[in-house]
Amino acid sequence: ACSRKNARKAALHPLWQSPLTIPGGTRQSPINIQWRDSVYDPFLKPLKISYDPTTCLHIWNNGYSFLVEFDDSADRSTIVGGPLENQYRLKQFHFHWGAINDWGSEHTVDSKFYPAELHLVHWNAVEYPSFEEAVMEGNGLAVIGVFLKLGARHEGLQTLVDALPAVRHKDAVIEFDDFDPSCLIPSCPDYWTYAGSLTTPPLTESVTWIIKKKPIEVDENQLEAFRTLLFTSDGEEERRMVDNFRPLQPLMNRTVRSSFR
Ligand SMILES: Cc1ccnc(S(N)(=O)=O)n1
Ligand SMILES: [Zn+2]
Repeated sequence: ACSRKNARKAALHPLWQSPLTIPGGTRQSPINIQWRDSVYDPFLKPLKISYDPTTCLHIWNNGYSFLVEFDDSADRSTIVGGPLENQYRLKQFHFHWGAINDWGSEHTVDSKFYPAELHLVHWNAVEYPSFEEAVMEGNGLAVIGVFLKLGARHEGLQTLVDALPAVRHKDAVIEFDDFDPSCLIPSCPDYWTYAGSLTTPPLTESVTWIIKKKPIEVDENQLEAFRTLLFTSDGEEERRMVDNFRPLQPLMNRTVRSSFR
């Protein structure tokens, strides 16, 4: 009984105060992508990304990450094609990163961690009336994952980095407009795709993941800027926002498909 109690306690990850694995979960994220086990699917289409920079609304610190949110009241910033059967609307994007450059991404490739990972979250507005409803459906969401690696300074990311001091604390928000997040997506069309879940609460199994094979390059100063953010609200004892990634989840009965040979 004692060991089972400890095991249960251990399963509550400090960051999310919720079970690390969802009881009964069969399609949880993130996962390790074993390149040689992925299966080329010639029927996968190219992903078509059409973002309108004027739909960008604000940046805010939600206590897990910083997110840039978009006006998703119409089909103005959308993706279609790839593994998707419908058009999906961009709702927000955010990042996950480590305290140091050796880790930080949520997905890994052949067990390699990247220092950070970008998630662009979209919802199926063809079949569902709202993001909140889509979150509960198996084909409700589509998230594009982009790995960040240490290298040259990323000019597009810098406009975001320059705004971070204004959202240092949890619940801080600032207006942010005229930003086109396609500048953060590699031009190489290659991606992996698999059926998974959200990696932060509510952890629902509603995500078609589209993980870009090529990373984008960012420099040390830009990664360090992420690490100056706080999990804590103004006035609370400061806790640096780092290591906001979920541990790897079991692949179970899933195949990762690739859009490339
Ligand atoms: C919108 C949202 C909520 C929770 N988790 C995620 S994530 N990290 O799976 O993209 N996105
Ligand atoms: Zn995420």
